Amino acid sequence: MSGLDTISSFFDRQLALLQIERNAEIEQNTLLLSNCSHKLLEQRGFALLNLSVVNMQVGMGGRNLIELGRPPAFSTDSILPAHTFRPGDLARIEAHSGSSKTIKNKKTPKSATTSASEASLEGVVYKQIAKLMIVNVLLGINSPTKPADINEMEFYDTSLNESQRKAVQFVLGSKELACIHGPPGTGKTHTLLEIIRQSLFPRGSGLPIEIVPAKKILVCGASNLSVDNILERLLLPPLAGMTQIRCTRIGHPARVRGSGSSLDATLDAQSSRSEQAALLKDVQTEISDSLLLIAGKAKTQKGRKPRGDERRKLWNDIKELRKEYRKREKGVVTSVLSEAQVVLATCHSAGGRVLDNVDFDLIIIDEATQALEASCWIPVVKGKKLILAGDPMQLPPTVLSRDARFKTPRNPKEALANAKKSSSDDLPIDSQLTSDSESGEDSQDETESSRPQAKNKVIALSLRPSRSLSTTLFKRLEQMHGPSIKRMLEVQYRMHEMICDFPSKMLYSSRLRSDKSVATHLLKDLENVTSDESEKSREILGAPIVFFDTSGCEYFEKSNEHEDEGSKCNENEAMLVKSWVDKLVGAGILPSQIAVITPYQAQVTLVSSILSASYGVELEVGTVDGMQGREKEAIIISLVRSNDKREVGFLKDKRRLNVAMTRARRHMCVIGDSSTVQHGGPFLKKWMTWLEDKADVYYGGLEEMQ
Ligand SMILES: Nc1ncnc2c1ncn2[C@@H]1O[C@H](COP(=O)(O)OP(=O)(O)OP(=O)(O)O)[C@@H](O)[C@H]1O
Repeated sequence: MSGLDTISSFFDRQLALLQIERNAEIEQNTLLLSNCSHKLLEQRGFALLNLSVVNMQVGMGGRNLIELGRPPAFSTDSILPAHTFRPGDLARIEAHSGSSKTIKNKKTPKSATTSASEASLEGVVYKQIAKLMIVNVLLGINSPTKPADINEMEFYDTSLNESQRKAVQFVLGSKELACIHGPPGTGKTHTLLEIIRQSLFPRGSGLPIEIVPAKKILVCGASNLSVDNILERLLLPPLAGMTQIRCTRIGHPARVRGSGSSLDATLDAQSSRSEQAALLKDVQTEISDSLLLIAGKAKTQKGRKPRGDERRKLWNDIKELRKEYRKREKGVVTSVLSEAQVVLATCHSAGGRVLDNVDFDLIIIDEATQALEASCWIPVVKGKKLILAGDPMQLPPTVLSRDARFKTPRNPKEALANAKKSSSDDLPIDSQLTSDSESGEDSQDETESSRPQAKNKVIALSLRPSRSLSTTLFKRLEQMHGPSIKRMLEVQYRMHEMICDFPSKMLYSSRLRSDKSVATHLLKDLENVTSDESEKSREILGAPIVFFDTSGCEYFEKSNEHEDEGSKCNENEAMLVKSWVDKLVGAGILPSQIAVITPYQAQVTLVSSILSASYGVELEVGTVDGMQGREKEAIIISLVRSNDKREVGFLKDKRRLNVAMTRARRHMCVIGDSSTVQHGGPFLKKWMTWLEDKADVYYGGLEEMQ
């Protein structure tokens, strides 16, 4: 055979084989469509039953665009079951006992461009509008769909621990909603990064058909800090098997923190580098030139300042140019955003005009337990699936309003009385900045019902108005749908195991474990600490927990009434703080490795004034609330409250205490009056007992410290 004959017979054989394959596929589908019941077709993902027309309009190229949905009249569940319909698939819509069903031709779901025939319509799947599904789940109209089981997954980040891997698999298999509960130092961001990678490029053999790669992800956070933390890590060189993810950061460049590459990823920077940016600049120059002419700072062709009609014409030109500018600017933004695989913004700035009409396959909200529910809804309505990450056992968003907790009035008279009461309440400032409750013991009753709901019940059964703005979406969803919607990360990479012990037992059902890289680390293991220290220094550097109990010392708190109404300070405790800081620094710890935290702003001011002369700004002093999300090698906690009335105020909030006691990596020193503090409820009482038992306990008398 000649060379040409060989090539020709190769292609003939390929064509023949393709034809055989096509016939086999047609045969298989015909058999499936003719032999199977509609129900079975739906179970196999080839049909969707009980649909009806939700909307009809003319789409691109004059084609009919029919939107199909599943109305409550036809089904208790408006969420479509798992199916294989994808945009671009051929599909047929058939009338079927009063409603329509969509069959794969093979294929079809919600919106299809169609060509009509009498008994049925055939067309092409245009897109799946799935946002409604999340909204229904968030409002309790539907329960979340049972997540697909994923067992075989290849992770890009091979360092993930077991609970992080399970969380990634759970999130990927979830259809509308999943929550990641990340206690302190458990690698939430680590986990979210893998979720982003796997959502864009799912990796693993035999992943379920429900796992459709996301094309566009919106990552939001309650603060710029959390968003930039994720951005910085997404911009690092990709892990093996991954390509660099294309990211765009929305928001004012002045608020973007981090390296040059973070700034380069802002929408502003990317827009200015785009090809169309030059055209935009031309229009901008024309506007500036015309404005100079009008202002008489440049000469017209006639060599004088424009007047009358000339001036009016210039203004009209500027108006037109501005219009043109806005149009081109929109074009630039649209083109930059169309390139992005991950868009990052705070929840609030996700509501900006630039993201109008941009749809996302996945919305991720980090620090969701620190965001108001209302601000979470801004990104939520832009996506088909929602991932919330946070820790409901830490502080919720700060709510300033005095009537932060709303009790449903039983009648108009009671409503009026409530309103009057809230306006006459004279709460101290610290307790006005309430994070939901004084006690923190009643976090279970934040919504008016916390019962997990039965499947597919209507809105009236599962959605309850929140009593307080500090009830977060994360918490409300957990209460409404039960713990099955979340996975907890169980290994922490921050604290010595002794420091982790109490919060783990009390707040995380003993499930929070310490990674071996941190479980036994102490101050003495720090590189900057030399080994030839005195015996006293060795004692300090070898202790993970120290407790100065000032009980009986009569170191009473003071109200700093002039500066900050109602805020408390404790001068003797402040002196004890200074003394312990001196000892730590004397033993070789750097001031930048230490932080002092306290619940009261007045104590922050006092301690800062005492320490700043010796240690400057390197040694941080702050409120507990301000330290959330941060860590230091050594933390000193000044509890402040010491009084005869045994009042502990908002120290009671166990979420605030949790934040305080989980900031230290190697050393936590607590200074407080156990005889007052232990009366602040069961949590504080148990903490005091635990400290007595586990810490190196010192009598808090100042003379002992010399
Ligand atoms: N699987 C892991 N293996 C090793 N180290 C890890 C792992 N996961 C997280 N870490 C480490 O734990 C620390 C906290 O991780 P990350 O910043 O992702 O946590 P986070 O939960 O977002 O933090 P925070 O508790 O402050 O909210 C980091 O130093 C990170 O390198």
